[in-house]
Amino acid sequence: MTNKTVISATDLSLTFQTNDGPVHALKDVNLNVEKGDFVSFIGPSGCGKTTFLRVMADLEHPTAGQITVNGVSPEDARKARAYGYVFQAAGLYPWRTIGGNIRLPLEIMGYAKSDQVARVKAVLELVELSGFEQKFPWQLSGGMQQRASIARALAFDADLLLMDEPFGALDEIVRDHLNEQLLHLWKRTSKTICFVTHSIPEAVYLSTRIVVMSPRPGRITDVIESPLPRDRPLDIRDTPEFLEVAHRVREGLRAGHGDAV
Ligand SMILES: Nc1ncnc2c1ncn2[C@@H]1O[C@H](COP(=O)(O)OP(=O)(O)OP(=O)(O)O)[C@@H](O)[C@H]1O
Repeated sequence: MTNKTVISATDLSLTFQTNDGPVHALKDVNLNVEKGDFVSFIGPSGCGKTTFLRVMADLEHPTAGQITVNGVSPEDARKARAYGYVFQAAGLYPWRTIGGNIRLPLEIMGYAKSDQVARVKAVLELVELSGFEQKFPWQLSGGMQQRASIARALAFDADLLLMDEPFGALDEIVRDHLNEQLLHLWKRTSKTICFVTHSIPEAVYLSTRIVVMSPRPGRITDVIESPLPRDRPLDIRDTPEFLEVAHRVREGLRAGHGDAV
């Protein structure tokens, strides 16, 4: 672990006790995420991706092993507002405007009114939603709502973004566009991003590292360092280098799961 390590998990395990017996959602997971990394977690349903993200966010508690976030416990990191969390569904309050939704965590955290106004404006610019502040969520497309939820997670300057399949429900064209925008945002802000996805192309396009997981019990089976440059136009996906990484991810998924994904 270095002073640039944002997430450090050592022999991390989490077993849920259910009526049907124990479920080993995570087993002996070891991983370091460094500052500025874009790490994707990919694996079949039930392999513990969401659980791992929720442990980082202090929404679940490990049953064995250790994890630190910015060098402290997930609880202390949560209290220090070290991360923004983007869920699969945008989860905007329908009775609040887009600006009102983004402002909500700032209001709760007690930011000064003028600071709230400035921050909402800045993050709306970042996700290219300037001019939509006064609209209500239902007046925006699904992709725009998801961008608004990313803006909400960015509003309070957390250096770490935890994103759980944020674009899973969107069509491919919109998803491509949001992937491109997210990469721009990541480069501009130098944030550390942990990103859950089911999509091999999405993982390879976005990530500096791809963590392949397998279920029963949830384990890390491969960590792939991407050789791709950080500047990535969408058509990089047609290059042999890209296809090579995608192939390796697919092989990793097959090896961990025993059949094709
Ligand atoms: N609160 C809970 N109580 C009991 N079991 C749970 C709970 N949360 C998750 N699990 C189980 O833990 C395992 C890992 O779940 P998790 O949601 O982390 O998987 P995932 O890889 O994110 O799946 P998906 O890709 O379908 O979202 C699954 O078998 C799931 O049923």
